[in-house]
Amino acid sequence: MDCVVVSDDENDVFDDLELITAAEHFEQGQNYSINKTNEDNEIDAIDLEILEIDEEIVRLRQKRSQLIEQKQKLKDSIKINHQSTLNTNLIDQWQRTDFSWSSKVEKTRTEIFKINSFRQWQLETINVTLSNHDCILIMPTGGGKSLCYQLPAIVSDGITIVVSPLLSLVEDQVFALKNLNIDARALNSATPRDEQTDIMRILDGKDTIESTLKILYLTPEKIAKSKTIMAKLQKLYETNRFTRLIVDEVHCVSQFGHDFRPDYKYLSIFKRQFPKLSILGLTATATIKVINDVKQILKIPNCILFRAPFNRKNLFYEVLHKSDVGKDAFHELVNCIQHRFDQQSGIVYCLSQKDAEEVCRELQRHCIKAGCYHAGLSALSRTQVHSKWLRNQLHVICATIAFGMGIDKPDVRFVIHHSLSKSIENFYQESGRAGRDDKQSYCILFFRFGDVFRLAPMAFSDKSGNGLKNLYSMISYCLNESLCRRKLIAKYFDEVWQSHDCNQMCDICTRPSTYISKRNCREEASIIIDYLQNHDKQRITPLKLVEQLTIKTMIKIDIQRLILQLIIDEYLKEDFHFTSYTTVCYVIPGLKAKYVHNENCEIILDMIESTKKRSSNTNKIEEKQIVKKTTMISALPEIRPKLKWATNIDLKVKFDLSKKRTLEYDGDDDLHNEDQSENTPSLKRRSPAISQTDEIITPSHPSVIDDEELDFL
Ligand SMILES: Nc1ncnc2c1ncn2[C@@H]1O[C@H](COP(=O)(O)OP(=O)(O)OP(=O)(O)O)[C@@H](O)[C@H]1O
Repeated sequence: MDCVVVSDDENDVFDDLELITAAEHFEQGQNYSINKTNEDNEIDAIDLEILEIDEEIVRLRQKRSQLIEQKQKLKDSIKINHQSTLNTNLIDQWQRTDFSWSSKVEKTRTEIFKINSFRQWQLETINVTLSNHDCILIMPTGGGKSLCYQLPAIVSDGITIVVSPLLSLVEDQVFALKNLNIDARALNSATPRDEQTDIMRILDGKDTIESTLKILYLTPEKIAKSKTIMAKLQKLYETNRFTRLIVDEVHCVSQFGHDFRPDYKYLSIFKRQFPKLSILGLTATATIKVINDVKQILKIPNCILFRAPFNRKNLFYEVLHKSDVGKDAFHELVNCIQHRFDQQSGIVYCLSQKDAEEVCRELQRHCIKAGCYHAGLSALSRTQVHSKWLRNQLHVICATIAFGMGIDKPDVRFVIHHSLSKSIENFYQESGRAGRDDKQSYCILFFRFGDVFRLAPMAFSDKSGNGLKNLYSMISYCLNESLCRRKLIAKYFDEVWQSHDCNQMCDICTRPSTYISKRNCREEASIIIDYLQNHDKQRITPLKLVEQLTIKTMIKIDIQRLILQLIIDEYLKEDFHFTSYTTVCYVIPGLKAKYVHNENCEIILDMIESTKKRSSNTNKIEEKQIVKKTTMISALPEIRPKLKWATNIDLKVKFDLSKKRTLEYDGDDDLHNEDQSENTPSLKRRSPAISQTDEIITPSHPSVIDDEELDFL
């Protein structure tokens, strides 16, 4: 028996009846025409108006939530500014050089650390710390946070305890401090037993010889899970030898942080147990919300907050087009290194171990002294490559992100991302390894459409649930051609940004503005969506979509960019399919696909002048020329600003005001290379030098990744 659902609405009932009648006639092979009266026409018009109102309501709702979000951000930045004002007042107080310890601080800086002057907030933090006040320092990666606790540790009596989550980083720190003749040690699951016994005796104060131990690194897990350690720290405190507690990566304390680590919460016990102990928290990334939470958890409500600007002024940011053709992509990279960074020290980050090896071979083939570094290599090979690079016997390291935190070579002149990172946060951290000596250095990202869909399945499977959102932020950074790159990064970190802050240190700000013109691409967008809707029985990957589509008014590269932007703005959607071995990424119409047919919907693209004229008859040769031109230009710094992408797109979707471009940090997975609890022997056995990687093994198909490879995430 057929079942017909009858609408509650009287008008709809008539519509339903009419449709049923029409359908019956149709089944009988008869033509049935619905005779429309004036009233019917009026109803149609009203329906249309209702539809438009519905759309307007959706738009206004989106606008409302966007404004709320914007308002919150402004409130946060007011708070940050307020803090900065407070800090300004504090500067005079903490910048002084007439404290009882000041001459010792000066001497230690120059004689032991061989550093000529302090960077912003270093002296202030050191003075606050030595005054036994609680303090939180937010300073960008490579900013010099370590000095802020290492120097006070040396000039103070007793032992400074540093809680740090990364074994490999701790190892590097201990190694570096020992080279400076400072007694620093680490107590974690990788510490040999006799060393552990030694440390315990020192903490107990039982050593007959006076201990020289100044800095002891512990992992949060060690503190949270070992009662013995807490007992020893109690003893240390009672005998007035517990100088202070340093909490590295302090944002991990907060569950609003991107790297919330439950064991960090245990640190809340310190102020209760050891009320006179001062705490110094260090982080490169933390919003005001996270900081407030941290203050509350660590019970340091009156701590002094110093926030150094995230902006690394000596780093030049740029995005270059990467060819779809493998050998051309290598050629562009080789060209870039040979012409711009000949004999200079740098890192090339690659998406997979295989990519890193291929890139390395290619550079070597062109007589560039390159070495390869990834987690698939033995610890010995990695150490050899690293130390050759440190001694400048190798110029370039081709690496996966296994070559991560703790890389502290001052003269890294360039960091090239041969594929996009999985988030802005990762990109910022990785590129931040350039220019630690404050000299001008370059952070270049080679971007291409295909790489997005190699990363997307992994982002989709990301445990945090924010993987795709983070990836889209990264794509927005790459697609952007009109907003200052540093401004985008600033937005990500909720930083207040002044237009002159960039100081012509990104590709966008060095390019003439006349280069860009605007165009409404709604029609092209609707062609893409119509094409997909007609393809609904047959799944299509984004790469195939670009291959099959012909849009007379656009060249291939523009179509690629448009597709990416439509995905970010939810006009299109990625559709992931799991098979036993792979995750395949298809593309389908998204939530907002229907709006592209509304003539009020505007999808404004920035077009680079040179490509604006090339409209209908774009052919492959022409595109190839553009790619070649890109390569050449990328090799010449003085004309480099003129072009990287054939088309310059800054989508301003007037109709859709809810662009999901909020840049959000999803955390650095390297942090999870931690000292696991006592109950994880398999991890314990792992060499601390080996990072748990976030690497990808190159898939056989660009948008297909084996499930087993996901184990590496
Ligand atoms: N005042 C200074 N002048 C010159 N170099 C400095 C100064 N302070 C620190 N450095 C150097 O800057 C480099 C980065 O310092 P450090 O490793 O402490 O950075 P960080 O803020 O801890 O970065 P990350 O978050 O990446 O660990 C080191 O080589 C350090 O010796």
